[in-house]
Amino acid sequence: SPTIRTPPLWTLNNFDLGSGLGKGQFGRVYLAREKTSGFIVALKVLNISELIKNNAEKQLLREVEIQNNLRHPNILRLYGHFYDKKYVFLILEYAAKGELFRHLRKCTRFTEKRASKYFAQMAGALGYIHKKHVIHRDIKPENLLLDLDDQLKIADFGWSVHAPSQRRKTLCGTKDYLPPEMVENQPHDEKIDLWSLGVLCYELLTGNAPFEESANGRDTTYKRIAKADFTIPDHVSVDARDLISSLLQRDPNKRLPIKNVLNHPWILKHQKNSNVLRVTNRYYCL
Ligand SMILES: COCCOc1ccc2cc1OCC(=O)N(C)CCCNCc1c[nH]c3ncnc(c13)N2
Repeated sequence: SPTIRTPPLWTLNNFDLGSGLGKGQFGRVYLAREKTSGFIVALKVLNISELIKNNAEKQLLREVEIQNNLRHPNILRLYGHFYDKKYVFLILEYAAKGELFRHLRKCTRFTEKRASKYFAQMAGALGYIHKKHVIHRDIKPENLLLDLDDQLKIADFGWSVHAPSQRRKTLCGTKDYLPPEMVENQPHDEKIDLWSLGVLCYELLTGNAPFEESANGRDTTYKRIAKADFTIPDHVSVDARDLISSLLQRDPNKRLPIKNVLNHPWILKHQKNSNVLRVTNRYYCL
């Protein structure tokens, strides 16, 4: 009979807890070491009463089910999970350079070469999950992490669903990345991730989101999103401008399909000389 590998039943006693890595909507993330192997992981600790209060337990179960089946170099691995009376624990791959967001804020904006590298890794991961009919629905810099080799890792699949979906996403956190069809609560499919990819590209190159929640409040942001009303600063190259505009299309069917994103001139021109052995991943701000 085949030896069925039964996964170990993890408990908190299997881990030495390290420093906190940040606080999310339902819990904190800690650095942790598995005692017998010495393997370093990130442990996300979610408060069960918080999850229930926010009616988020189903969403978490979907997240675990989805992320359990994803294997991609730019998707943060979920190795396992366990729970006790009060908490659910997610055993995750550790991304040593933390949130992409912090590096972006430190540099104000990335060079086109650096931005296109992260963007291409993001597009590769999206192409992979779309083939599995999974849509992410929550792409934003704070959910994107960097590992020691400066590889991008998508962290939070909290909002991912199987396409197509009508589920109303309770508007928590930034609205900047919402596409028109979600602002107008229309049915949506994986093309919403293409819009968010356009917003991400804009933000990596300029340091701001194209429909930034301006001082005069949320509804102007929605109006500007609904009209796809944005301007691209002059310092952005023609190729990057073309790519952003082909993703920030009101009509989801007009957005550049993910396979064309990956062979867009802006991606290819920066990739060709990156095949040379990359000696260091150290980056300096502009
Ligand atoms: C339902 O939950 C699904 C899984 O969501 C996450 C898994 C792992 C995460 C973050 C996740 O969600 C977002 C979140 O909690 N924050 C924005 C606060 C903490 C930021 N992490 C910082 C961090 C630094 N090095 C890391 N290596 C691995 N994972 C990390 C981090 N964070």
